[in-house]
Amino acid sequence: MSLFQILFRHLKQYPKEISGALIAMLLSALAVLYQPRLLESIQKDLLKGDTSKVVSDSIWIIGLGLIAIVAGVLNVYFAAKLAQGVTSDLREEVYEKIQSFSYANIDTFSTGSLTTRLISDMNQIMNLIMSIFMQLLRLPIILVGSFVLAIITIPRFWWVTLLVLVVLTIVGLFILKLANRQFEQYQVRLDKVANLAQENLLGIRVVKSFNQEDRQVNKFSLASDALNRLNLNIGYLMSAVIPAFSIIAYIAICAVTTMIGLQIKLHPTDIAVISPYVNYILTLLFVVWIIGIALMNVSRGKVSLGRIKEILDTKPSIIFNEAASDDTLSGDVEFDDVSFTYPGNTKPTLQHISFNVQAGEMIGIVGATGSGKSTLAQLIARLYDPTSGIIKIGGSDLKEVNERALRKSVAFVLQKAILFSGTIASNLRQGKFDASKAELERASAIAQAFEFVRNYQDGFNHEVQERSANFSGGQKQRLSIARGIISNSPILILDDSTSALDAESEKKVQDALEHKLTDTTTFLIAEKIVSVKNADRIFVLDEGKLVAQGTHEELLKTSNIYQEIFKTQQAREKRGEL
Ligand SMILES: Nc1ncnc2c1ncn2[C@@H]1O[C@H](COP(=O)(O)OP(=O)(O)OP(=O)(O)O)[C@@H](O)[C@H]1O
Repeated sequence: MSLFQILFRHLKQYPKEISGALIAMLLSALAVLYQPRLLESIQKDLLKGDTSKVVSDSIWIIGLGLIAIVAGVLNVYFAAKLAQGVTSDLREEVYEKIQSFSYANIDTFSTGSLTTRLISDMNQIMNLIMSIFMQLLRLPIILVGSFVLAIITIPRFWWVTLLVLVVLTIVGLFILKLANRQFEQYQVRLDKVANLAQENLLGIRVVKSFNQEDRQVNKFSLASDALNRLNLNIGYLMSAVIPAFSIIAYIAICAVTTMIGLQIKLHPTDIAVISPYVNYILTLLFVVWIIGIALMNVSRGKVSLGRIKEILDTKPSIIFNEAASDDTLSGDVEFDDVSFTYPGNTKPTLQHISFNVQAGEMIGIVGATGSGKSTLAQLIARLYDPTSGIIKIGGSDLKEVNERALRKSVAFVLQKAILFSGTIASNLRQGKFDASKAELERASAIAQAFEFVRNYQDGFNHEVQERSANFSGGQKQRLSIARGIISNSPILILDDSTSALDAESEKKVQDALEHKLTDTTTFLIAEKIVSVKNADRIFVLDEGKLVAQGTHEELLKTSNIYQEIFKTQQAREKRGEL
């Protein structure tokens, strides 16, 4: 898809706005161009002593001025409506596309870059559309019109008019080149200020707890001052443009006036053309400059459109088989010689993993940090595809299943508990959109969340603020476990999801999972062995390999690595470190 097609597909949805903007733009351009012609006619009539048309011509000049104003306002109205509509449609299209991305796609772009593209690049595209429909078609008409009319006004000095246009264009291009370089730097420095502000505000608790306010303020001030200096430089450059252009224009005007003065006896009516000529030359001056600014917007908009195109052209790295049935799969999970390497990494994170898990089993997964536990869990939910090997759920190869079937079958509670602004109920219902009150209560009881939810006067309707700032780490974890449980999926994965719970609550959650979700295949990933001691089987991962599996008792006898981890953890527990 070309850059033009990206815009055209959305632009064609707005025929009324496009025609409105174009007609208004044409009207305002013609009105502006025709005014000096009328002025010239009045002056010529006055010189001849003919006053019959002065009043009507004057009324026409004012009328054209009014038409230009109304057409200008209508042009802005239609262009703004068009630009906002198209940008908003495009933003939704891009947002929808991002939703179809796999984890691997998002890793490739980074979330920061996707956010900038959705906001800042979209603004540039909005400016581009505004520029096209307010300026780019109007300006060439005025440019050519004022140039031709200036020549028609005094044909024998055509070469002066041409010279003015050439010099203005050269000076304009030179200044634009300087400005473009500054604008590129401006965008980079603006990104830096925005990133610093975002990083600082998101990590405000860390900043405060480590008493880093002064350091952060200094860092921010440096970036902000640099942006300010560049802004001032751009300001100085821009403030020099109009005086520089004026000098060029006035040199030409003075030259023409002097030459007319010298030959006034030969051409007495030339006195009437001075004022329209001045008018056209000044119009030429402004038009050349505004064309420069519009072109700058176009080149910036083109860069942004390119960045949006990258998103739209990206194929989701995981494609589901939508033709397959969307019935819920059963809870059997099979890994057959599965290996996985993250995109961009050279070293594999998982190597030759094979296992069979029966529906209803509770599997604990332990291993040192970085051994690949979370990665293994993400493969079960098909957040990534394995580099080699086959993963089956309910007997079906994951590459052959329907996405809805998979999402219904696997509930994933992430390591980092994330809630969305809304209410507790709206968050839990992300797991099951039509969950009844009884289902909310059951899931939150299993996750040990019901106790604190019940204490709120508004219960499940209690507000979740932005970034769930009004909940503790443990409360957030309990609610996200409840969100995972509520869907009653045959497979439930808890990725270190009880780490912020006290030992007693953690035990209660595990007991409830064991006794109340007996039909559910549960994968419990944990740092501490005690957290998975009661699992039917425990998988031990070491540097991406499945080095042992069995019950707690079996592993204590058969696996050296397991014994080692267990002993180290017991010693740390005694020292109060765990
Ligand atoms: N998105 C990613 N891109 C590249 N490498 C990654 C990515 N996520 C994880 N890794 C790497 O893969 C390895 C395994 O990570 P993983 O999160 O699966 O380990 P883990 O056993 O769950 O660790 P922890 O117990 O600390 O959560 C690590 O070396 C990590 O750096």
